[in-house]
Amino acid sequence: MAKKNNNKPNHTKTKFKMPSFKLSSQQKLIFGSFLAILGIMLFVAFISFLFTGDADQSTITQLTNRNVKTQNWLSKAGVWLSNFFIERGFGVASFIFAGLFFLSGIYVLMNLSKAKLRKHWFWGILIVIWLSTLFGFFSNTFDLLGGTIGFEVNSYLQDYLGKTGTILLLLFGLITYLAIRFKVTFESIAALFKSAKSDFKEEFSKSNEDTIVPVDNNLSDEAEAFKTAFDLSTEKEAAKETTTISSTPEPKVDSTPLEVNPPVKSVEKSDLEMTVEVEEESIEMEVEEVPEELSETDNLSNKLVADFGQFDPTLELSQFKFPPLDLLKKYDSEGITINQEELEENKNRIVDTLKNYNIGIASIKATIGPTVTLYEIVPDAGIRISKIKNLEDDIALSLSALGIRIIAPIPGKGTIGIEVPNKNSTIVSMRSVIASKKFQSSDMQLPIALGKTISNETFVVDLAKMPHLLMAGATGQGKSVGLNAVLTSLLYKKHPAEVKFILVDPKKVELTLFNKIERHYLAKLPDSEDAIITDNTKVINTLNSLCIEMDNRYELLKNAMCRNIAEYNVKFKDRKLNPNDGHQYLPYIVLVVDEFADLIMTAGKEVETPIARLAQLARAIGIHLIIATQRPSVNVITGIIKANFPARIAFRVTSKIDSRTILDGSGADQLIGRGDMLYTQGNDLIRVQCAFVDTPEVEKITDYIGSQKAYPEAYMLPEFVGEESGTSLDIDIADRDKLFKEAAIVIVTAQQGSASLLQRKLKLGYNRAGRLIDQLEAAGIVGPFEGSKARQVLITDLTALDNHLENEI
Ligand SMILES: Nc1ncnc2c1ncn2[C@@H]1O[C@H](COP(=O)(O)OP(=O)(O)OP(=O)(O)O)[C@@H](O)[C@H]1O
Repeated sequence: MAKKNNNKPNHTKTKFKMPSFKLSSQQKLIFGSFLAILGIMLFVAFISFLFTGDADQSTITQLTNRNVKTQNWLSKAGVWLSNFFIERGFGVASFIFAGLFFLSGIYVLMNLSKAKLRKHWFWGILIVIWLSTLFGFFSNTFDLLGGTIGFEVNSYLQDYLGKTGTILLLLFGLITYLAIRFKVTFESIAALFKSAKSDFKEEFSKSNEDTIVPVDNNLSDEAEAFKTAFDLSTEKEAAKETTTISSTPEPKVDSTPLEVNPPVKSVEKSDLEMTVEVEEESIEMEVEEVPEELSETDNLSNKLVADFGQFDPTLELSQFKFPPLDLLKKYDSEGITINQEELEENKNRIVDTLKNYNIGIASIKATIGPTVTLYEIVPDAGIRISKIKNLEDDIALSLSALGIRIIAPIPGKGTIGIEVPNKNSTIVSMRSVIASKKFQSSDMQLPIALGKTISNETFVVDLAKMPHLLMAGATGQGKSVGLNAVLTSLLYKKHPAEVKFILVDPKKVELTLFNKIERHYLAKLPDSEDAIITDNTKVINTLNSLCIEMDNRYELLKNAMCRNIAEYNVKFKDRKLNPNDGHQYLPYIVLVVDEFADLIMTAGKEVETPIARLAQLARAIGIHLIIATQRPSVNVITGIIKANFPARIAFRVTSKIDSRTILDGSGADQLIGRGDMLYTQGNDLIRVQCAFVDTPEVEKITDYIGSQKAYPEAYMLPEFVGEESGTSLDIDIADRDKLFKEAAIVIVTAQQGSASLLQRKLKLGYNRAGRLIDQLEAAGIVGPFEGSKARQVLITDLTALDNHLENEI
């Protein structure tokens, strides 16, 4: 064995240089059928030549003459081919070429192993040479039997070896061929004789069969047939007979890499050339069948992708049509109209007010937005910024306008901004932002077209990057419209397979329209009837269920060695994750709570804890929260919630305190309402006019989606057993899962209390595996839940488990 290993690398090196031609399917069909037909033509021509060869003899020199008639069934081509192969070539042994060409065609057509085909050609050509030499021995002149080559080789050999020498050389060639090709050994020949003798004496006993040595799984079919005839020996007898023929290698032992039961015999330093030859063969196979350096899973997934293409999560609803733009309304007041007078007036007032306080202005520039115009001023040198900032109210008074905001300085610009509302604000329609290039061509994971900025640019953000959004604003300032804009954006961009919504609507009326798309886009608890949650107790269950979903997803990501949902889904699409191990395409889940204050007031900590947990951990696994509230007071938006919601939207609020709660600064109290909002993702405040989407528009969109083919049911969240229905520790022994014992054995044997282990070993879904873990916890077999770590196993071995379970009853 050691010898074999030593030899291998050298041969592999030389073999790697083999050129490999990759043909397309069409090319294979063409090339393969050409070879097969060429084989048939050769065969027909040769057969015909045997009968018509003499008659066509005279035509050979005149084949280019069209008028010359030939007898061969393939006419002149047949005459020429037969003359070339049989007469001038190898004689009747040339029939083997016909076979080889035909075989090559079949191999190419059926895409069989090229290594095997090379082997057939190698041995085929050797046989042709050997046969033609053998036949040439018996022919005196250029005879059909051996052809010119057979005759010439013979006369050459006979000049040096004489007739006897030539015959012996041919015999040696035959022995060598049999030994290498059919793994014939001296022992097997001896055994053949012995068995023949035994046969003769009718003493053949069953014991002989038992001792047949299985030589090799790697033999070719012909070799297999040959082997059965020879392999009737007993191991004992074979061992006794030590070989004296130096040319016979021991192929059983050292030539076959895939050997299952190597015989006990020691390896002899037999004919080196032969060892090399045989090893070359086996290495060829390896080179063919182990493509480059891909791992086993890559290999399999590449094959799956090649066979079936990438996994397409949208396949089940492949006919799904995204809502068309026409469903959204166009507004007359759209498009900014510059009122030059208003601009001039405002500019003068700003300049005058500042002059009253001795603040000179070097330059002023206006940027007109849909609802607000930004005047950027560069004050004279030496003016303190804080001085201008303090004049906010005075400027507002002089402009007699609501919603003036001073940004001093504008980050990154070196100017001071004064935002003044336009007298006639324009509506930013949902249609205009959805139709914008920025939204349409965005490659964000969860793109949301929120509206337009002060410089009239479409403002698109990625919810996946936020990763959670807090929305606040006094009543009637545009929160519900904002939420609808968020949901509409996602409906226009994401397939039902890619995103699911959990809608919590304590106001009971705001989100009801989305009921129509329940089986497309909504997720709900298994036992609940309505997908849109209006009952506060159900919210608690849903949030806890979402936490279970989060844990399950983390487990999946961990097993798949992915850092986030995007990587995981790419891997799943590439078929690198096996659905039998519980893997599945994971849609994003967006939880929308329309009135968070109401929830906190009624459920308090029970809601806050899971929300905070989700907000802290859920970003990587594709669960995103959007929470809206009318009352951005500190007891609603607590520190822990604020800390985990870096992205915030503030519509107009009534007090500076509220503004500070939501934005950590003032500003929201100076907005003008009706969708005027400030957006922050941790640092800068961006003033945006929220896109307006009316209820009839949302209705049209949900109708359009709802009328299409849907999934059989809404996306099911994991079951959560709430407090009121008993904790998991109260599980009755009689209610245990049928697989409880098996699960206990798996967990105790592996000493690892994880649901995913049960999923894998017992081939279960998440829910059932999760329930089993709960039951195991109730039975005292595993410890309590420990976050992302596996639970502790409290039973050390199977005997202890048996005792434990017996004592229970
Ligand atoms: N982006 C917008 N563009 C133009 N008008 C808007 C916009 N957003 C809201 N409005 C106007 O403000 C009204 C109230 O908006 P909305 O219902 O969203 O308020 P809300 O903050 O959800 O109030 P509540 O908290 O009472 O539900 C809308 O009917 C609409 O007329």
